[in-house]
Amino acid sequence: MAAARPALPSSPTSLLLARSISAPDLATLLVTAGAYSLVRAFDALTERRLVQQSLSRKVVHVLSGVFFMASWPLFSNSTGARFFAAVVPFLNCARLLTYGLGFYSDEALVKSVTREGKREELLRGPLYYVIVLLIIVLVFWRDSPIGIISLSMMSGGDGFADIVGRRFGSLKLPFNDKKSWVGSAAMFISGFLLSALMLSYFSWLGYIQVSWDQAIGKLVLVALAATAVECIPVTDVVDDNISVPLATMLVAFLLFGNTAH
Ligand SMILES: C/C(=C\COP(=O)(O)O)CCC[C@H](C)CCC[C@H](C)CCCC(C)C
Ligand SMILES: Nc1ccn([C@@H]2O[C@H](COP(=O)(O)OP(=O)(O)O)[C@@H](O)[C@H]2O)c(=O)n1
Repeated sequence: MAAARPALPSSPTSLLLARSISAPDLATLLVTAGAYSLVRAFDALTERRLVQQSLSRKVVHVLSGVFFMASWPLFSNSTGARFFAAVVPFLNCARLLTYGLGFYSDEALVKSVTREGKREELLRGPLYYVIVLLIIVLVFWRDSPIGIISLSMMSGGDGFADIVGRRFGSLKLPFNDKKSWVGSAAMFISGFLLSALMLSYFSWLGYIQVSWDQAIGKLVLVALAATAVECIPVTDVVDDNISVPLATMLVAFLLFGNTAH
């Protein structure tokens, strides 16, 4: 059952704007602008050396997924709303391909979302990330816990694993010297908490119903599975931005099905 879409503000300007473009177009425009602004903001912070480039990348990694998911209620209740939402990751896919392949240059984008400042990096982690966003919106959208949990694990879990592990992860994993116990713990805790938070958010808005007496235990198992996949040494073969959401989708599907009970 879908909740009533929050009404647009009733000021004359916003009513005029709302009349000139339909609500789904307005949401698409707003969220697309938000994505562009997020990258630009971290470019400015990196440029001014207020944020390290490696931290900038990870914060953009966390915030873009979380803010994108949080924006989903802005889109209408129409059956086609997910396609309007999908325009945002689609445009960012095109952007990453355009600049990653060198057709045009965008130093701001490269500096805020790559490790070493090379445009080719846009075609790996960032591109996989945005493709996964596109798939989650089209396949699962806001009325399935699977997409919500998968996006939470990829953006929040994997993001904080890096942020915390890079800074405090001196004690490495015995089977993967590139990853640490602290980083994996951060992955589990942040992925679990963000998933629970976002499930509450969409449940509160009426898009899903959650039976917390069962959901908490299932969420622990999903977070454990995602953490296990993130820490095994397959990053050279499969990027975390592919392996973590795929593993989460599988386990969440097995445990939750398509409802959050
Ligand atoms: C830096 C990113 C991924 C790299 O991950 P990793 O390899 O370090 O693990 C994220 C790239 C984000 C992309 C440039 C912009 C995506 C925007 C998103 C589709 C919509 C966000 C909207 C919201 C309102 C800010
Ligand atoms: N479980 C983890 C994950 C990352 N990390 C730290 O974060 C750094 C980057 O992690 P990563 O290779 O997963 O980064 P991305 O591939 O997600 O960009 C690692 O080199 C570690 O220093 C960690 O200590 N423990």
